[in-house]
Amino acid sequence: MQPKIATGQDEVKVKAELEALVNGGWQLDNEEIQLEKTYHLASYRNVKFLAIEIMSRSQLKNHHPVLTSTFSSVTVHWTTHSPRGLSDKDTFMAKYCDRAANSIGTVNPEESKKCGSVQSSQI
Ligand SMILES: C[C@H](O)[C@H](O)[C@H]1CNC2=NC(N)=NC(=O)C2=N1
Repeated sequence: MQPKIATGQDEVKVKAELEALVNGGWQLDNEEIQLEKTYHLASYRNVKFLAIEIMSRSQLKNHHPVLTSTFSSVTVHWTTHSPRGLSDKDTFMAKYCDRAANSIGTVNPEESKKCGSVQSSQI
């Protein structure tokens, strides 16, 4: 693992945090400059809760994710644009995403509902 750490960061600290995040299911992209994770959720209601939770915290932190949602999943990407690279803001927000997802509750991908098999009570 050779992640690109943003200039001015505590490299040892950020690299250690990245290693822990990767062990916890986060992935680095090919350039090793971006963190990515997909959470699978039991309902669209929980997709919405998790997205709102992440967006609210990122607004407070002024550090914004690329966030994609489906009927049963939320995918989050973190990187820092200036100075370019991974920073402690990315690791902070990635850890926050894990805490939020844990408190809402995630499911295995095969347990998540597919769009089309929805019951009205789950909308
Ligand atoms: C000026 C402002 O602080 C910056 O543009 C912020 C806003 N949100 C951001 N979000 C993310 N993910 N990376 C950044 O580098 C970043 N920069």
